[in-house]
Amino acid sequence: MPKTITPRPRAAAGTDRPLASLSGLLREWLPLQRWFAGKDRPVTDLSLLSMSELFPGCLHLLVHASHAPVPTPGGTPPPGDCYQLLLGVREHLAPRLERAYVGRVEEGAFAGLAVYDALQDPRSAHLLLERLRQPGTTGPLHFETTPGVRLPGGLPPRLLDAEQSNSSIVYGDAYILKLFRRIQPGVNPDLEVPGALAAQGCARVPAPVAWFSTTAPRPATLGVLQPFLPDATDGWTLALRALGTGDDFTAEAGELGRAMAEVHLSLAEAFPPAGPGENGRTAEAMCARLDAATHAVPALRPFVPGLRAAFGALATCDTGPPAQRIHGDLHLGQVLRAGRDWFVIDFEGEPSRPLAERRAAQSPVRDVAGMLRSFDYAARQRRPWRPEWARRCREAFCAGYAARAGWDPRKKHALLRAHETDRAVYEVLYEARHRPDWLPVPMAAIQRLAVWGG
Ligand SMILES: Nc1ncnc2c1ncn2[C@@H]1O[C@H](COP(=O)(O)OP(=O)(O)O)[C@@H](O)[C@H]1O
Ligand SMILES: O=P(O)(O)O[C@H]1O[C@H](CO)[C@@H](O[C@H]2O[C@H](CO)[C@@H](O)[C@H](O)[C@H]2O)[C@H](O)[C@H]1O
Repeated sequence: MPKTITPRPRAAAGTDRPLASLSGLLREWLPLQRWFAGKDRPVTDLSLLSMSELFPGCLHLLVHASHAPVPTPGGTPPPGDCYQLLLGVREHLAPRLERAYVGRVEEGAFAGLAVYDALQDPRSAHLLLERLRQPGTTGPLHFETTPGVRLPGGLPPRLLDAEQSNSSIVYGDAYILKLFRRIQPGVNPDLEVPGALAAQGCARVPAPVAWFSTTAPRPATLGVLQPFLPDATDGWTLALRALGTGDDFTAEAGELGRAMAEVHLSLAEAFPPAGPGENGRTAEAMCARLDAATHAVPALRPFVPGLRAAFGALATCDTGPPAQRIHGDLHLGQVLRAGRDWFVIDFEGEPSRPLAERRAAQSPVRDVAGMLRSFDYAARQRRPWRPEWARRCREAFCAGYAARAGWDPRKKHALLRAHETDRAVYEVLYEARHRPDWLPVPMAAIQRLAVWGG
């Protein structure tokens, strides 16, 4: 059983306000973080799963945020999530760390100390790299480097302030460390997959050079260091730039299709496919996800019959490329262009899915669908929106993909449509939870996909 940090709060002397405990402070701070996954449900409890002193004044914590169970069709969602935190604790906080401030603890082991997000402190970020440079163990934490890699010291850290599901620190434009925030037991695919692809000689994916993991309460990957591509721009930025200037993006989209097919071929070599995809079971899973999403976002309700028809058509088609390991959450923000080359990052899969599901073999069409949805997202960022732009990018991407993969996604109409539909349903849920202003983007696709032939 996890140990709860908060002793029952007592009132501060002379006031009705309870004394601030560490868990009380974190309960307020956690839901405000971009990477917090449970924004749509209040946190009912916060318990400590593990805590170790990474270096003096810096604590490594795994905490479990519980939510009240919400019954949904197809099961009750997990009652909470585990998060990784790096907290600085000190008596006085320097003004430069004001933005990182979590609060001052008034009771328990840390009473009287100011607590802050240590990742925003360059000194802690520096010490973290130092720790990664020396393989070994600190309490339940294990630090490892790829054999033969010698990491330089003294690289200046810079915390990325991108809208992310995790937190990343760039060191001297040479390396990037991704700290996973929401932790699930097991090896994280963002370590497993790039490592396996590197072993295949696939140069499209930056290979891990160091990583760290925990054994408590259960084994899990916590962070991965990989080479940083300093002159790279992500596909989303490039696409919006092209849309803004009226530039054509089909050459880039075609090259991206070729690059993605190469990555899929390497993935199939690294993780040999288990057998033909089972479209019937995939369709069932899609229907179950639609039911859960409709429960959470009732605006989907009028479109359910049309969306189900798209999944039904998948259940009856018997052809398709074999299921294999895929990227799992492919979109324009997950591809980087450096010079004329496309690179692919972030193999974690869709963050809200269980790890076992994300590591399972799936149809490569799912990744193709993810990227096609992304062209649609980009085209809808400007008014008037540019369906023609998205259509040309789709064509070019699929043609590039077909040229390398040996099969053409455009000829798998029912498969592609079902995966695009499933992806749009995921996006509706994602936007409702994280960016309600963006909800009309996937909802427009839902409206189109719910009409057969649309
Ligand atoms: N190897 C890399 N080289 C350059 N930039 C990178 C690299 N890896 C990630 N980035 C940048 O960091 C951002 C976040 O990385 P990502 O792995 O997608 O994190 P998250 O899972 O938190 O979304 C990317 O959008 C990209 O701009
Ligand atoms: O944080 P991740 O990159 O792992 O992915 C999550 O966040 C993405 C948004 O940042 C989200 O992508 C959706 O929005 C994109 C534009 O911001 C668009 O290009 C994608 O097509 C669209 O799915 C992604 O779904 C989510 O998993």
